[in-house]
Amino acid sequence: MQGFAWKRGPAHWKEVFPVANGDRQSPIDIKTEETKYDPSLRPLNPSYDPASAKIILNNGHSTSVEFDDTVNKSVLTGGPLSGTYRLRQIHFHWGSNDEAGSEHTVDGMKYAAELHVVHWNAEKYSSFVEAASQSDGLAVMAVFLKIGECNPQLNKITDRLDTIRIKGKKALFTNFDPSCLLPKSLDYWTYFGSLTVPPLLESVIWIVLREPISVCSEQLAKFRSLLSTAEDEVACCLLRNFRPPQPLRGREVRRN
Ligand SMILES: C[C@H](CNC(=O)c1ccc(S(N)(=O)=O)cc1)Cn1ccc2ccccc21
Ligand SMILES: [Zn+2]
Repeated sequence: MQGFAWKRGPAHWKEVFPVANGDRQSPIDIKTEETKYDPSLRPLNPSYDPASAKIILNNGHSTSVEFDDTVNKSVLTGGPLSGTYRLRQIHFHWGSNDEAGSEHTVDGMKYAAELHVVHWNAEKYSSFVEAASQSDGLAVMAVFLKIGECNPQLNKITDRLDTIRIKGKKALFTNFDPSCLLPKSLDYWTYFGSLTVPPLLESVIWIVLREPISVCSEQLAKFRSLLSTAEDEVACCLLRNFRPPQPLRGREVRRN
């Protein structure tokens, strides 16, 4: 898997994944003045069952909580979506300091980190991997993490990171409803984009929440203490894992 370390960073991904230069790549800078109000956009309707949560994992380029996506127990409907999208995993992106870390930016402003809540179109496709190669296959809800007060809900995740420091490590993690990490307002921007890490597939309907949640420096430091290396490798901290904004290529960003 292509990593973020300097020799295989985002600038080199196009050598292995030519779609990196495609016309619906993510993330993007959201120029708020150019977003278009769309009255047909409906309210977002996340409906998650805490029992769906299964494990917390360090996959070497982020930490994720994986959910049971064999049934329609935890789903996202509404917003720009037609049909039911099933929750697959959540994960985070962060930087080496508090001044940068988000993937999407707003009028050029970077947040300290970004949460991605990943769903796939279980109405039309039979698996995540199949959906990941379809233009309407995935729906990812992005939540900005703004430096400020420590976030007690986030502690449910950061308090477990010391048990999965090494790449490939996983631990049981259940009874967790990711709605606890969503802001009060579910107002959003939406646009057609891609995965932000290889294979950069152009299969994502992005739903970026306008209101950030808070995170404090101590919590971010715990993410940075994760290792991007496995047991038998020289330890290397996962200091940053955000892809910079990509060209809009004429795409429209709508808002509800
Ligand atoms: C995509 C899948 C692994 N990647 C992801 O699941 C994923 C999910 C969300 C994001 S983000 N940051 O955009 O929210 C990024 C990656 C495996 N997989 C499926 C097909 C496939 C083909 C080649 C290699 C791996 C492949
Ligand atoms: Zn992501």
